[in-house]
Amino acid sequence: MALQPAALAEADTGVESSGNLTRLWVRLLRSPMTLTGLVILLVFVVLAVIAPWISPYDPSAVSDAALAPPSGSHWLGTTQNGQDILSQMLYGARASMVVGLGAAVITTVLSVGVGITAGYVGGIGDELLSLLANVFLVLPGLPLTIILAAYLPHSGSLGIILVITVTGWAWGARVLRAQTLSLRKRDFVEAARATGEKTWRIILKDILPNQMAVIAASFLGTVIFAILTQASLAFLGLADVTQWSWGTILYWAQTGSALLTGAWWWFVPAGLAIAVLGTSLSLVNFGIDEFINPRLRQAGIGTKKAQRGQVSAKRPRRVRHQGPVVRRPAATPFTQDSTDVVLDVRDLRVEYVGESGRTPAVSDVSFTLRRGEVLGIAGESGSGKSTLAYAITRLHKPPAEISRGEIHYTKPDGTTVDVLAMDEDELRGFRWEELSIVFQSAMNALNPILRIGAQIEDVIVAHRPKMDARERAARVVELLGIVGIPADRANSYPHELSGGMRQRAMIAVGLALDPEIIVMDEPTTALDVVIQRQIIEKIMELKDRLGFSVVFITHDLSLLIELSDTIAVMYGGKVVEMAPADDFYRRPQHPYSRGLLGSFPTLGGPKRELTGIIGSPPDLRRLPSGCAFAPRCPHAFDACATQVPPLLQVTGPGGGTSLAACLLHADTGAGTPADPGGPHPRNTPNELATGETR
Ligand SMILES: Nc1ncnc2c1ncn2[C@@H]1O[C@H](COP(=O)(O)OP(=O)(O)OP(=O)(O)O)[C@@H](O)[C@H]1O
Repeated sequence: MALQPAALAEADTGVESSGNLTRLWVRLLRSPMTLTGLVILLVFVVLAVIAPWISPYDPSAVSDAALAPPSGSHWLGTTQNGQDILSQMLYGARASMVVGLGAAVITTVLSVGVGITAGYVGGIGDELLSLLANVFLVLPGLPLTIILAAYLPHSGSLGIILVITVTGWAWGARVLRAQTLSLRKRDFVEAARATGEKTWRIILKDILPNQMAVIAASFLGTVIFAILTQASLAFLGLADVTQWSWGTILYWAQTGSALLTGAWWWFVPAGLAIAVLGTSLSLVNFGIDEFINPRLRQAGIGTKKAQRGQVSAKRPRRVRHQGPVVRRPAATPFTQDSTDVVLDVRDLRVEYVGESGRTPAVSDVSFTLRRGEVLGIAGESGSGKSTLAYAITRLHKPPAEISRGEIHYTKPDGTTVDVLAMDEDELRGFRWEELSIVFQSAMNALNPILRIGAQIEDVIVAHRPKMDARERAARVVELLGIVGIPADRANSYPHELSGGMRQRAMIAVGLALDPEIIVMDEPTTALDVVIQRQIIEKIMELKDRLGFSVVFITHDLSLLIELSDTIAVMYGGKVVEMAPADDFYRRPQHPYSRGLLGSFPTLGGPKRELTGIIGSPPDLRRLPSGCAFAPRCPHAFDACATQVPPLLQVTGPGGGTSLAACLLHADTGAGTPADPGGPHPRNTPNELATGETR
């Protein structure tokens, strides 16, 4: 693949390189709150580490200076045995920090492991792990802590860490499981799965980073909770009171009646140290929220700088882009007599299996997609379009089940593979390398905390692990150029892009591996018409240039007619008409197609009244016998209520060839104009076949 050194050199693809990480750290440290918190924390850690070297006295050594207030020789005063409180505080910091950090690390690892595994894996694994967490959750924490501590009084810090872990992990696991459950269903995770990323990568790159704020809060909360628990247990005499910690200082102060004798210096330093440490952890936590959430980070919410910076005179750095490198030769334009089939779907049936039975969402669907062809799928909501799209990509999930049919994919070298027989590994290769998907809503399908460049690169990493970082970066730049996004936008987060740009980014993800087929499920929904047109023009330009085939789903019939080479109309899970787009528009052969066309404004020409279709789409669980459209059809006759019409070839008098599933054509024989004097009391096939769209 040809690289573009200039573009590569100038564009940062958004992958979190070491330079970027350094920048993130610098940004984190620039927040005054975080900086204050980190400095305080660092001071405590350093004091704890160097305590043996800087303590002026042995913390347990007694002296004659009993209950001496702070002075030059004892900066924090002495206990009633003349022990130096500063030395006890320094040694105590060690025990408190070990307990706090130790308990937080173990508890967080356990919570993250159990919570994320249960939430992501689901099924029996989730049930067992959730049951375990629930058992620990219903145990009353305080009594359990006291009982466990009472049995482990001499185990020192390790005992306390154990107690805190046992009583604390379940809450975090519960929260993280709930978060994972909701993230698992998010479009960007589905999209990552669809691109063939491995489970562990999805967990590490999509699930875990999106929960970092919760994990960090839980970690820091556990540190302070552990220190407080240790202090409380020690204060109650349930810890090893011979080991110096801030808690044992409080215990001895309380036993020595420090409060009653007015020896404030005995208990205030320990209490203050706990409070200050807690505050520093909260400050760090605020900073981490901003650090993790790119929206907060860039908004700098609440900072004066952000308010001042609402208007910036600075112009963004322009990145020169030398134009895309296209690897495919320019495609041969698609023609209706092409026989180069890339996807062949035969008698496909997809059912949703529920307690009340099987719902056939797609029935007996057959079609061929030819190289370079755009197949548009039309139909009202619930007609089975998305179910069909997901089934051909094998991305359908239970309760959807392919119960019948065949799907064959033919590679450019002529080899044909059975898509339904593919195992998981083969599917991973098939999806995105051969067939990719552009999902409906780009905002949901993009990971909010990853830069656009990194998300495109993820797909490449998943499929081309051996490609080196430079080549990958060049490919990202190339793809952005192909879809018309400036290369420096690789560094942007999804929320920083307009809706149109996000959708283009999704198209870039879809194109990342040069697939032969792209399935687009309503790729421009939620975009305004101007942007919609730009995106569609881009897709068509790319299709002509790169030569892929498209399965295009949209509710917008005028758009579909404009873009598609062939249109398949679905009703009640079946294809009821399939025709070249022009024939479909000029000579629709099925009453439902006519109804659909009558519900949309024309693409040009004189104004006409929109008629619509009476009634609602059928309930797929209770499809009427015979033709599913009969109850709404203005041309229905008796046989329509009992006979299921086959999809037959129809040639209209005005020319063109369509397939239509309508008894108005069936009784006349395929390809033959209908007999006007036929058995239809209300209308004639000729009226249908000859009627140009009004
Ligand atoms: N998980 C499910 N369980 C049961 N039935 C389902 C499920 N998902 C979809 N269906 C049913 O399958 C049928 C086809 O749905 P599908 O989403 O494929 O239609 P569609 O034409 O794509 O609709 P839309 O245009 O609104 O997306 C609908 O009747 C729907 O109720």
